[in-house]
Amino acid sequence: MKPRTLYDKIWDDHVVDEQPDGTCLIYIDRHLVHEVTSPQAFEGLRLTGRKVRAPEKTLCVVDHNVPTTDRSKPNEDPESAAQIAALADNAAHFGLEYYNEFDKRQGIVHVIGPEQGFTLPGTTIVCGDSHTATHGAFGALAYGIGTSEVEHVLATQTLIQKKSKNMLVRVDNRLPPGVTAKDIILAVIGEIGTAGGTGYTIEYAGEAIRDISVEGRMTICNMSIEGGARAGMVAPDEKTYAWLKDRPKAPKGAAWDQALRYWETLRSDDGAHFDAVVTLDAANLPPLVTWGTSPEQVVAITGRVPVPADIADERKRAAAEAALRYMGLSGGEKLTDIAIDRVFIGSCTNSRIEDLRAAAALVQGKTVNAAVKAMVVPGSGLVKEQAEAEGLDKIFTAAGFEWREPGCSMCLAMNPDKLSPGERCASTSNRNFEGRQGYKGRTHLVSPIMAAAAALAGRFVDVREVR
Ligand SMILES: CC(C)[C@H](C(=O)O)[C@@H](O)C(=O)O
Ligand code: SF4
Repeated sequence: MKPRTLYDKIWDDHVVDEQPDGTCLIYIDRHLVHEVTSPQAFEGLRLTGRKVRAPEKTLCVVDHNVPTTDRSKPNEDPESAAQIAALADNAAHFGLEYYNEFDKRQGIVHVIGPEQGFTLPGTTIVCGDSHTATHGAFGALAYGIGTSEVEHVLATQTLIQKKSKNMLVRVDNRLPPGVTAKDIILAVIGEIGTAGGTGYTIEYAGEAIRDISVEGRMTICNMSIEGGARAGMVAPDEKTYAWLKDRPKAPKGAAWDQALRYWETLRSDDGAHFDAVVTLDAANLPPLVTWGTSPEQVVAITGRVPVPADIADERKRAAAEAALRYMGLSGGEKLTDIAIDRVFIGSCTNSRIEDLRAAAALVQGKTVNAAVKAMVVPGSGLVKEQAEAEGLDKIFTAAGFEWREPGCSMCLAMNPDKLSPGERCASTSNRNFEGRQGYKGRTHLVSPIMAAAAALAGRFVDVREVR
């Protein structure tokens, strides 16, 4: 048999039908549902009198709209309250498992899927959410889909797809201290650009990927979509299995052993064909910060904001000029001279326990700069509980951070957590588009330890120099 990539293998195992033009029907093993992209899908089922085909393969949670403050108080935004109520009603009507805003298992959809062991190697996973790529960190094929596709999956447990091309991102050597998985993916996007992955499924491999934690792999896969890719994935290994073992929905006993035998086949064969290969040297990577309004507009913390006149490519120069205007920067300033107003540690990119541990270790015994308002938003109720058991909440609050309830929060301005116009934020999230964190808000994407270090200093600092 021809050598195949990890993606080829999972794809082949899920094709139900293939048309002569390459359009396929693929089987979907897992469907995650949140409040924003599901209302019309459920409405469609109701209007045509259809049921959910496989309720046990569907898991619902609220995350985008929920306030991250005391939830026993009424939700003041009628639109988000209505969406939350609609999901509760739809889950009950269609007989689906649902984690509401009071459930300890509630959290960001891409945090809770793995946490519950709902996300498993070799599965196809979809969600009406672009960052579904996160789940690829377990060697799953995970796609973000649109609302009409959500309806299709609910009704049929299948999805219409064309196979994409294979891209290998090989990250050689190991990360130095102070440099994280977030810096790897920012570097990849800086290199290939936001359209570089268009038409591809990316497999991340190499020594650095093997060496980092499962959480770090999730951070990397999460942002594949910001590099334009359809999905991102990492071959499962001992770390993956140890991470998933005994999770509530992971297979148990003999079923686990059987699953493991299959999972161990999930790696790209020697000689498998990749249509594109990108390599990166982790050992030489510095901490990175985005300076503009696209995740590809990224620079080393030791560097300066680019001067548009120095950019040869006309399109990139125009984009830089517009971005600098929006960001209130003139170009040429040192990154470490940029003062910040807000810090957000959270989102499906960086709100897992490891992220919070790393940030807490850095802020322990120190104080948030008086000019900065900083918050930590755990990715799920279980992450929050774990962090509190370890005393991380106390470390953050003693330093002056706010400690919140789980949800998407200030990753996107769909709930009360927003930047005010002109505010500048060091954020561990994944998107820095205009208005993403609030009207006229200014977002700089960084790793959790870089965000924590910025909170203390009131400006960006090189976390490698923080003692
Ligand atoms: C609301 C949802 C559709 C959206 C997405 O798909 O990505 C959100 O999660 C985001 O990050 O912008
Ligand atoms: S945390 Fe942000 S990126 Fe992730 S699903 Fe929520 S809004 Fe989207």
